[in-house]
Amino acid sequence: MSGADIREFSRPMTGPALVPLIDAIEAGEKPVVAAIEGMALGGGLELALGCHYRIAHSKAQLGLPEVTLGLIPAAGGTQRLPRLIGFPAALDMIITGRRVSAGDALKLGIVDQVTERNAGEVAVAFARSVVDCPLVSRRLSTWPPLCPADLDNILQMALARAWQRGRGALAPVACVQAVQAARLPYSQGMQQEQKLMSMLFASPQARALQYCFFSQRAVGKWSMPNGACWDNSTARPIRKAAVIGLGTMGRGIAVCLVLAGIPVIAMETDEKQLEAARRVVMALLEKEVQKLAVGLHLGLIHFTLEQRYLREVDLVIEAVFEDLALKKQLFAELSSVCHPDTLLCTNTSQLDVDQLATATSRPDLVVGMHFFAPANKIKLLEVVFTSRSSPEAVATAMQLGKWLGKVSVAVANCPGFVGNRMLRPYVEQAGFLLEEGATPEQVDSALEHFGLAMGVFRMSDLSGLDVGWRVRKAAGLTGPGVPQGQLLQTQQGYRYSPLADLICQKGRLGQKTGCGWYLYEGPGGHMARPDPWVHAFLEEYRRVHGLQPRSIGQQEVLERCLFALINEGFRVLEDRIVMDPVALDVIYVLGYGWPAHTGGPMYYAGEVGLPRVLGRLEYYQRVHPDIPHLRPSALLRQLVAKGSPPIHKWMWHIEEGSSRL
Ligand SMILES: CC/C=C/CC(=O)SCCNC(=O)CCNC(=O)[C@H](O)C(C)(C)COP(=O)(O)OP(=O)(O)OC[C@H]1O[C@@H](n2cnc3c(N)ncnc32)[C@H](O)[C@@H]1OP(=O)(O)O
Repeated sequence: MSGADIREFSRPMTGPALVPLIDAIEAGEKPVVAAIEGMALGGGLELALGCHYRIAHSKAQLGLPEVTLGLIPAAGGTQRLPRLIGFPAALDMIITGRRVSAGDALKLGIVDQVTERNAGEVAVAFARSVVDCPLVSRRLSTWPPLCPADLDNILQMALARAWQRGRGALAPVACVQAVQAARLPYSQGMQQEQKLMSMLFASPQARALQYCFFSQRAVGKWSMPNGACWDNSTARPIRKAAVIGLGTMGRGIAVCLVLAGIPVIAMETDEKQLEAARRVVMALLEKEVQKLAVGLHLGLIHFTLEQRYLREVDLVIEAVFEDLALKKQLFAELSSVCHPDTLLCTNTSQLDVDQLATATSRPDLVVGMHFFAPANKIKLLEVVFTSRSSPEAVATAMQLGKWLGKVSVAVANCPGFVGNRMLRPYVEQAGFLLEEGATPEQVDSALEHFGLAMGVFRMSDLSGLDVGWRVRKAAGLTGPGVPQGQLLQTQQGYRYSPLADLICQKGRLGQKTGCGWYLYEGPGGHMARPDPWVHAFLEEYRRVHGLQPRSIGQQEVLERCLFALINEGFRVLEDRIVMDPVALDVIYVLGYGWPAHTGGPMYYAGEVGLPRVLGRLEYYQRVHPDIPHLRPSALLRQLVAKGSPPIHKWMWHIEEGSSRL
């Protein structure tokens, strides 16, 4: 039982209320044994906690994931679980919403027995054996709370953790408050649980998180403009895969494949690089084996410099340096080395997948598989199809993503695909804000206060400033021979901030060099500190260019950065790069640290109100007519003109034939 039907939360509930039902079971004189197979989640686990005994199959999983839906476990979960397993363990499960295996549940004391056999049959036998035992000691609600001496301290630390994890989310904090009430008599604790649940149940955050839950499943039902879709296309089995290029991304991808049980050929062209990759990959895998306590066949991965091994694989993922000429040459080589049916995938984050496909003899079998760093941790995968990708190739990449535990989103090929395309105007605005008087830490703090996992400058330092620099050079925006504009810099007729280029020219490439927009403990350091050098550099830049710095408030930072990103999202929809706005929200929540409790950028735009987003973009465009990304998109204007329909109706308003494909 995986808990409540989440769809019911937005309509009147039917059926008996769960709390009195669980209380009645617990208070009954007949022993009730919960037999748990598969999942016992949310209300499912709460029901089991109301039973007198719990027997779980060894493959069962148990958890209280309500926090991920913006709620708390409010059918007694916050009161019974701390009584059963103690406050620290209950807080951990309830605040994170994580699932535990049957084995761990036994260790924690949640279940009484774990079996390899049919849990129902074992539970019946167990019930017969306890039929004469008194039930008094089996009713969790009557247990006195297990209050350790340092409970106040434990609760304080849990609250701090909830704030930190939540980044403005209400539910994790409410979870701690509800568990805290388990030190009271049960009936009082339940009152507090119900009060907190009522506050959350109708909250916009809960609605947004439930939207995220369904969006992450909806993107699995992908479709392409040619009518191919998830239920009319068949994925091929992947019996063996290859990863070519074992830098940071390639190593992470190889780890993902091995963890999913897929044999991997891991290839490099340089012996030194191959050995370095072998060490890192094996260390990562051994760590995972220990963490997951699973038997993993480390022999699944074969490191090599030789292309001949590529003949055996069903799919190749290329992860070499982001250089179009290099990748084209590699794709041409793969075409002749690999079996004619082998799928050729690229992990490029923004290069033209169509051009790579054209370099091969099988453009229909070429797709992008854009993983996000660290590839073995981030759950998002952009599957990029070109106008020539076959439905089978897309289905296979989508299916492989699922197999690797990712949420895969099918997107059409365009510069930057979805995520990085929407990121560009956001990063660009941040640069302009620095020119106008802000500091990196002011911009970042506004964005982090909003709930983003990391502000734009901290994120750029982490990714490496040279990544964007290379892209701008390739686009002809900077580099030798590119004329520098007057006063406010302009390139290709529009305002352009060269600040990031100037920082790179100083050798400040972010965390890896120990300095970028911030200062770090040393190369590879993680602790960002404001850097007086950057402040002086910005002041000098403004002085040279005659820019009068002004005080820039949090609201302007958010509106300029976030609304510019959202505006590009509307353009992505106009171009039909994706078939549904939920895809953009999934990409941003899972891949870019956008706060899930706001639903994602497009859902957030709907909540703020499309007329407001439009109005503020129009205002900023009047102030900055030389910034095209602030010009409101046609779709946004059209939606506002139509009375701002709900997000699931947006695509109805896109004119037929506007697809770029
Ligand atoms: C008033 C009492 C209140 C009690 C509080 C609660 O119980 S809140 C609900 C707590 N439970 C959860 O949050 C569980 C959510 N579900 C999952 O974690 C997973 O779906 C699963 C159960 C682990 C199964 O995962 P799997 O990968 O096998 O399948 P999908 O996730 O793809 O799901 C299949 C389809 O089922 C739909 N679905 C799943 N859970 C729910 C749910 N609780 N309510 C409604 N619908 C649910 C899901 O949307 C998929 O539907 P499709 O139409 O096929 O996309």
